[in-house]
Amino acid sequence: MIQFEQVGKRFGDFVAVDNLSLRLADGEFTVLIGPSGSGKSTTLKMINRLVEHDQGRILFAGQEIRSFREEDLRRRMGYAIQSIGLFPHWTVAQNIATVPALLKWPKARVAARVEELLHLLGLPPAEFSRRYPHQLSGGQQQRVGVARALAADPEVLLMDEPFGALDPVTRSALQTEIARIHQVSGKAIVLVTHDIDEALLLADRIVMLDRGRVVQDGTPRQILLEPASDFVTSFVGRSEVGLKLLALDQVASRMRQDQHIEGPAITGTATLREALSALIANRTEQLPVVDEHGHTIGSIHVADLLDIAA
Ligand SMILES: Nc1ncnc2c1ncn2[C@@H]1O[C@H](COP(=O)(O)OP(=O)(O)OP(=O)(O)O)[C@@H](O)[C@H]1O
Repeated sequence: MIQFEQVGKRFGDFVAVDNLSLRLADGEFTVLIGPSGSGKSTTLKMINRLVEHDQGRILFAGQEIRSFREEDLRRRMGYAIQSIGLFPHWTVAQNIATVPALLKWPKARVAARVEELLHLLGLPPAEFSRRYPHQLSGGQQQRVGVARALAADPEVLLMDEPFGALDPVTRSALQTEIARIHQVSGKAIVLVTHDIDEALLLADRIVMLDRGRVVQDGTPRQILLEPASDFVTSFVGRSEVGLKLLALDQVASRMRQDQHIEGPAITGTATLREALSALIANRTEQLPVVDEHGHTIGSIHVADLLDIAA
């Protein structure tokens, strides 16, 4: 879907991106991660030509991105950024409708799409569609930014720290939403963050950058279990690898289906890390596991968590 072939970008004498080769597959959730100044945003912006690369080739759907008209390219790629960039004198509905309106969709189709997206992002239309950006909280503004990026059903969603500067609760709710949107839409998403937990939670694939170069490109499990260098190990947080591995899997994947026990329960969709926490908090070695209706579906034991690195 998107392919970088030995791509480079300089700002004056400074090399921001150096000889980058990457292939991002259809439907894949890719997270670009690395310290400040490592070239993440520059890499992302080269995809929709907000920044022009000056070496190598970038292909989208098999064609060099320079062969597209910029506006055609950008309409096929949703773009959401931390600073949001909503139009202040437009209502929420008008903001979300920006690209559909440019594409001259019929009014009824635009209205239906805006309503659908407001529902999808947990903003009831009756309450929110006529508000202006200054009448929204930061988290609500970010949701509108994501809805706007999704509006014209783009083939790719590019997101630059879309959940930055949010409180942990709102951030976690938006992360869950974007994971769900990815699951139901099957769209390719490229997200920039410097938060390793966000990367591990969302990514099919993590591309870690340092000083404009890829230092590792792999699944969350590979990044945790087979770090390519000390840089990767320390970025991941050396002492927390076990807990981060536990956070990658759900309780249902490890539970004992045949055993039904009594006690405070945990849901099958909780992570194994949450299960460990619940086991400790309840001072027990095993917990019943329930489905979303509260029906017992099995049990999870401390021992089930120990072979997670296998
Ligand atoms: N327009 C520009 N002119 C000059 N230098 C730039 C420009 N844009 C980016 N840079 C430099 O290129 C390097 C990479 O920047 P980039 O924004 O891609 O980093 P980043 O990994 O996204 O960082 P952060 O996490 O801080 O946003 C930085 O050192 C930055 O100062």
